[in-house]
Amino acid sequence: MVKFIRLCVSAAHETAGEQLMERMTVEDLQRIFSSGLEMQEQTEAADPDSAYGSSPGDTDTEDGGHALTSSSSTTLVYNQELMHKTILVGDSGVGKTSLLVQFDQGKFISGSFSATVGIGFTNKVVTVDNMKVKLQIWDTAGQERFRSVTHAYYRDAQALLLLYDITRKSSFDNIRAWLTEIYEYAQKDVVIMLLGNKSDMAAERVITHEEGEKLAKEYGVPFMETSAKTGVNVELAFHAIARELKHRNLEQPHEPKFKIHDYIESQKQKSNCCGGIM
Ligand SMILES: Nc1nc2c(ncn2[C@@H]2O[C@H](COP(=O)(O)OP(=O)(O)OP(=O)(O)O)[C@@H](O)[C@H]2O)c(=O)[nH]1
Repeated sequence: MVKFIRLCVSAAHETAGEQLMERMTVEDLQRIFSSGLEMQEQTEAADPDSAYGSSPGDTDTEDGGHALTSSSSTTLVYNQELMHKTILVGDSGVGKTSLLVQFDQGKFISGSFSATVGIGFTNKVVTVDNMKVKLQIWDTAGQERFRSVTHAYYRDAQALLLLYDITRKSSFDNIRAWLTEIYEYAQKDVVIMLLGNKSDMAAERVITHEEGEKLAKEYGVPFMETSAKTGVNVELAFHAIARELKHRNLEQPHEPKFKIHDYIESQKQKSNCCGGIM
């Protein structure tokens, strides 16, 4: 079932798609996207679908329900029916769609670059401590002309993955502007994670790991380098987000706070030696 509209156009060639995009106004796109959202609401109870053709087993087809865990003083409840909206943002071409396809389908589609027009989503279930955490992951268009469309989606986002391309300085320099927009349009407590993508392209690297880390530290957000091509750290990024969101929804005043930075560091060390995300 198609639940939203996602259009791709070739950025390299004069295709029918490109001509279509040229004729479309932001208002046209907003109309299309809001009808997509209505469809999403109507189909919430049905099996979700993926914009990127994920396999049925990957999406949230499992039974929901309420999981119980106990602490010494309280019973903590995590509602596995909750859907956590997560958005991928960053300059055009940094690899947002590729990252989502890698996480969703475990593959990398190489070839000519097709810029995303507008926005689309994929539902994924991540298992955290034997509980199902549902992520609705939105892939946005990085091009400036669609910015006003994507801003509208920040408001009810619970997590934002902000990407730059380690081989393109401008995409790194623009991170501050992206963060300014995020702070303006998103909720105050949104989970933000900075990702330096295309880590496989070592020979073309212009932004060091340390530079990425320093910027992330300045803003107090977790950071890692990823490769949508090889899959390095892709699962970890989404798992860390899922774990943080689950903990936030369990949080009790006397519970120790989940520390996403520490979790990422411990998992990086584990995957270096033994593989697998816990
Ligand atoms: N080598 C390498 N190439 C990548 C990686 N991620 C993306 N690419 C390539 O970079 C180009 C842009 O990737 P996309 O995923 O379409 O970028 P995007 O951020 O979604 O772009 P917009 O839709 O315009 O916002 C494509 O040619 C991808 O194949 C990566 O991790 N490694």
